[in-house]
Amino acid sequence: MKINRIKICDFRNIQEMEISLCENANIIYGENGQGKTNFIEAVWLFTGAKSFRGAKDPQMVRFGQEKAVMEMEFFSGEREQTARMEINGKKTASVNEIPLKSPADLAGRFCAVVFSPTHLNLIKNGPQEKRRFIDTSICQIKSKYIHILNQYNRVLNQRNSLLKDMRFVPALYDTLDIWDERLASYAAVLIKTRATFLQRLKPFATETYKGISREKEALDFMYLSSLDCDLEGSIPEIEKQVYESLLSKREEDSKTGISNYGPHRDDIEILLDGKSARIYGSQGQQRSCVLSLKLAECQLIKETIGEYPVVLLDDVMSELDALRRDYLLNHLRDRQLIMTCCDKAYFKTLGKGMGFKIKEGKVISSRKYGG
Ligand SMILES: Nc1ncnc2c1ncn2[C@@H]1O[C@H](COP(=O)(O)OP(=O)(O)OP(=O)(O)O)[C@@H](O)[C@H]1O
Repeated sequence: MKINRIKICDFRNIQEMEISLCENANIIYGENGQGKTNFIEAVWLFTGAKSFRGAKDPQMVRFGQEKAVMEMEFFSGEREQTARMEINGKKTASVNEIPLKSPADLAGRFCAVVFSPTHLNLIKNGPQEKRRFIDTSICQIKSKYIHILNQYNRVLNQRNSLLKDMRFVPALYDTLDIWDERLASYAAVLIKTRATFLQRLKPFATETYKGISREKEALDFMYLSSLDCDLEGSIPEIEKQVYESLLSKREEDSKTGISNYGPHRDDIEILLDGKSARIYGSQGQQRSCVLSLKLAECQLIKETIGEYPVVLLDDVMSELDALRRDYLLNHLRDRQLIMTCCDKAYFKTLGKGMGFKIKEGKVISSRKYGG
């Protein structure tokens, strides 16, 4: 997967920018607050996922403007494709000039992996970040997943409203069953897909961790469901177990007025030599775990779609020590990389590429380096 050219208009502080990227390393550099992360965020939106900064659509339109428009030319396999996205209240997208039903349908057409300082704290930050990591990764390789996730969240919100209303209208209790059945059917798909994804990710991640840690400790991880279910089971089996588990926890949910169990509360346990990396791991070990997961994500996408995703590194270099920095860059040489940083110090380590200096949302200079 390679981006040729991208044009961005009225996206955050970027009024108008058009960049032709090279197929190796592209370094976007400049002082703080100039629009480097905004650029990465715009590229990321073409994966069909939401902003990796958790921004709502209207927040991404340039202040005082009505809409943001982005256009991208990219190669998927041998085929050149164009994608267009508009944020005008909400997002709309088209590929090769054919409108998509939903911008989420971009998932799987353009693939990227993003790595930002928030990811470095993935292990410390608790289950929500880990769920977001796994969900965005799966969306890249399973285009239907995002729709299941949206359906699950919709049913979950309805169930939560019902649980609240039940406190005032106890007769509503009888309708809970319908929502539990629906919730169980979506939850089973999410749980099974997430658990299977982690199993597929594991060999790549453990191998990478061995490389980074020079075989000092062994990485392992597993999906922790908040509901009682057998992750090895089939989706119908899990659905039945999830429904029964929801039933057994109904009283607690009714008392608290919220759904306390389900994929929205699940976690990923990350272990080093069998012990929790969150509780016992040093900062360096935790970061090595995250690097391993991110590099494994690239490998798994390659295994699934037959080519590497575009790698987006937002300001992570300054957060890593020399050992981990070198490891990361050495393992990203054969794919398109877009990386932001404040200075040009990394040009030397990256071999061949292009540098783009950004100021106030504009490219003020660009140059080739290396090669
Ligand atoms: N909707 C918006 N409209 C206009 N400007 C915006 C909008 N949203 C954010 N900005 C501006 O974008 C700038 C931040 O850009 P960005 O996060 O890309 O910085 P950066 O170059 O990555 O900086 P750093 O190196 O500090 O991370 C800020 O000046 C902010 O005010």
